[in-house]
Amino acid sequence: MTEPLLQARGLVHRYRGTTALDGVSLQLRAGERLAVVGGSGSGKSTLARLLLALDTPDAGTVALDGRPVRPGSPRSLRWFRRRVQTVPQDPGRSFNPRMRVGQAVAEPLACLRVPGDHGARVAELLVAVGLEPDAARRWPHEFSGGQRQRLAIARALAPRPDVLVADEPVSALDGVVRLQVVDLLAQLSAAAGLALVVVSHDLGVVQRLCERVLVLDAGRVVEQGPVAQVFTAPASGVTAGLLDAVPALAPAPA
Ligand SMILES: Nc1ncnc2c1ncn2[C@@H]1O[C@H](COP(=O)(O)OP(=O)(O)OP(=O)(O)O)[C@@H](O)[C@H]1O
Repeated sequence: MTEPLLQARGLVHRYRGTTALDGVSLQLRAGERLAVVGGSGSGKSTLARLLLALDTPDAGTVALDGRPVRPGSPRSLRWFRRRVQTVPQDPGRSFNPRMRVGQAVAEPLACLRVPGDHGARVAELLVAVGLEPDAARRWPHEFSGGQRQRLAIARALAPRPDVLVADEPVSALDGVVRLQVVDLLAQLSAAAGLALVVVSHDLGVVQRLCERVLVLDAGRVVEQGPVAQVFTAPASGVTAGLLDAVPALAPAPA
């Protein structure tokens, strides 16, 4: 077995009176695609924020390649941000309207002081996400929601991360565009050996994109395993309830 790339151990997180996470552990291997599902308020977003080192747990640790992530200045987290990136939920709000697309996509390269030709890297990224290289000269408002999410993915990939953690990355997109962006994430992950942690309430997205799923309920992991297995024979009533809400995915009655 290879060592886990990203590992969480015993994560606890409280917001004043509420315990949002209550001892969550997970392991992610290089190139693996893990979904996090659960009902509203089960702790999915809190877990994503801790995995991204955007919040500090009250107990437990997050480690990348065995190195613990400690809260600290942006500078002290630079090593982590280069390797663990995120894609926002709402592509409409994630770009500065006064910044040209090329500069926006290159932003992490500048912030994280990644050496090299940033212009060339941006052109390469734009092509990789299915846009024209000359998109770099345009403004965010000139793009559709789906195209803006492609731009957000390009920006996240700029520093060549090993992991993307995305909280509902396609929930703001509709129908065909949603599936196109899901397929783009799957293709980029396979091509670059990029690991994904995807929070999604859409079990169709989970089924299409991820190989393993972790189910949260009231801040605890109630089940985890291969998507095909968990979705056809859920071990937890919580998972069965989530599946029942999506008739097309529900396991056949015995
Ligand atoms: N900033 C906050 N202040 C206080 N309580 C919070 C805060 N953020 C989340 N919580 C609470 O923590 C718990 C977990 O919230 P979280 O957003 O992680 O769940 P979630 O599974 O992502 O929910 P949803 O699917 O509705 O987005 C909930 O009870 C929520 O009300």
